[in-house]
Amino acid sequence: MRHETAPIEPRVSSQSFGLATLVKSGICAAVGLTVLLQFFLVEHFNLNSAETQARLQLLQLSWQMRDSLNRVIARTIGEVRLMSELDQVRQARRPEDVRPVLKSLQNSFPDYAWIGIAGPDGKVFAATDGLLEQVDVSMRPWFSQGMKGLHTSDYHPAVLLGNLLKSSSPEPLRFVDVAGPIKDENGIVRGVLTVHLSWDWARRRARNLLVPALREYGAELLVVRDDGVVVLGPEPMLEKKLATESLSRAQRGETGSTRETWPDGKVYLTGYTQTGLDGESPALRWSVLVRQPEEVAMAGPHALGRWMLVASVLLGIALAAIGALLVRRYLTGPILMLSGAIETAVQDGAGVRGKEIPLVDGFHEAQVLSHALRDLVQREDEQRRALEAMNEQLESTVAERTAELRKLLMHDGLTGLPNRRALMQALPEAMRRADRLGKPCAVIFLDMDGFKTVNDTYGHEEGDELLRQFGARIAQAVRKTDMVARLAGDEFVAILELLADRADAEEKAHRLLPVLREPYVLKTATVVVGASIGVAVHQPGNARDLDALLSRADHAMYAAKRAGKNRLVVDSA
Ligand SMILES: Nc1nc2c(ncn2[C@@H]2O[C@H](COP(=O)(O)OP(=O)(O)OP(=O)(O)O)[C@@H](O)[C@H]2O)c(=O)[nH]1
Repeated sequence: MRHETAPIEPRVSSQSFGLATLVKSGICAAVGLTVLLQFFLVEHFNLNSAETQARLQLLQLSWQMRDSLNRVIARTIGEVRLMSELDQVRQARRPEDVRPVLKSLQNSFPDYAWIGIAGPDGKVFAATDGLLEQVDVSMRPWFSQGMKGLHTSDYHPAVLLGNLLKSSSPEPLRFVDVAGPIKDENGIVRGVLTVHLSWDWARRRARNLLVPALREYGAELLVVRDDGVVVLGPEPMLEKKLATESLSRAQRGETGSTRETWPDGKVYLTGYTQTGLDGESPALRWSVLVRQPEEVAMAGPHALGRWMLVASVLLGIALAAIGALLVRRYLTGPILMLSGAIETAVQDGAGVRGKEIPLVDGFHEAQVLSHALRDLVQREDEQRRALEAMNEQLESTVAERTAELRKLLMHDGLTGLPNRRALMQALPEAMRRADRLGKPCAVIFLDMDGFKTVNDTYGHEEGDELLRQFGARIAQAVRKTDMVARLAGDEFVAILELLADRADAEEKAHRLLPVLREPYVLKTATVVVGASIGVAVHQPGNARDLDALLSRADHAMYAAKRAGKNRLVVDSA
């Protein structure tokens, strides 16, 4: 039996999330959160540490520059003090007595641009290379202050020496002067010894400190005079006033580093410190600032952060893709294969057989699911087969019962012979066969003679037995293919077929008379009865009138009765 199966209706919304999508989203979300967290942590610590590192480096540079400045000034002060106490200087009567000493000092430090001795009258007595000798310097601060004691003149342009000295660098001549009094043995001031220190040494030192790598990364070194004027630094700022927070701090004697916006509007990391704090007297107070644009100083860490972000995003995408592949391979793939196999089998309409459920090799749970599903479907398959077998059994039982019922309906219950209904079905077929084969058929109408007497004498049971034996004798006396039916009571009809002619019908009917006349052995008695027989013949080609044929046989039988019973009358039609 074939089960028609309705097509599977979609049971889930097309908008519902697939497992793979869910897992992909989960991985992306997890990776995204990790990336963000990592990004913020790295940015925070990386930038903080990088900034600290950069500021420390700038501060160290400012210290190095400060120490250099301090060292040179201290050395110059020391040498002025030493020279002014030399007998050769104190007791010199002629310039040439002292020039070699001055020259020797200049040779020890080439940045001593000019060394001179001025007399108490304010005129240069002796000087290196004889420059400015006899020139009145009484108005120069180094002279007036030097007469009083050790003095340092801060950064200033060359006034008298500008045209006399040749600078080895393209930068303008700038000096720092150190001067001290020359006293005789009585302590009376006999003149002033001065050293004009070329600013080139500071410029050179700054260049040496700012190695090319640092300059490339925008680091700049500034030395600012106590009045806020930049005496060393980038060209545009040179000899201009500066005002920054770092400068204010340095001028207050603080040292450290800061991040601040400079007058050019840019943000710089700045290391700051001040010279002249180490007790040397008279000290020059210079603020040393080393700055670096914040965007340059932090470019590396920012780039690292960006690369980490890009790398993390790429890693996230790769992880999500790998996750999706694994999910498809080991999770959704097997599940889709299972559901696809079931839907295909169901849509085929033949039901799902256990063998049609594939055993998937995905993750453990999917394998367990496929095994369980196969077992389930196999059991369902077996149950359906059992149900189909039961159905077939039931149908055959019903068919048997129906056949039996039809046989209730078509047979006489007492004799087992076909009944009137069966006769009325069989007779038209016999008439058609007669027409088709060209052989006449006949209806033999038999009515028992004297049956009532048997009934009345021996009872109905014996009457029934007589009816059974009477019917059986008629059936045995005709061909097996000829039909014998009981109409009602003691009336029987036989249909004789394939007759040669009317005479053949009469002859065959006639043979019944002696057969039926034989004694019948009942339970309690043996009786003899006869039969009145009426014969009607259907000739091939005649009208097939069923009722008329039966009626003619019936009339013939009655005619036989009237004629004295136990005889045969053939209808003449
Ligand atoms: N035992 C028995 N009797 C039946 C049955 N059907 C009808 N009869 C009886 O059969 C009898 C038929 O009556 P008739 O044919 O007139 O009686 P008969 O003695 O044969 O009369 P004739 O045909 O003139 O010879 C009646 O007494 C019915 O009661 C049956 O199935 N069993």
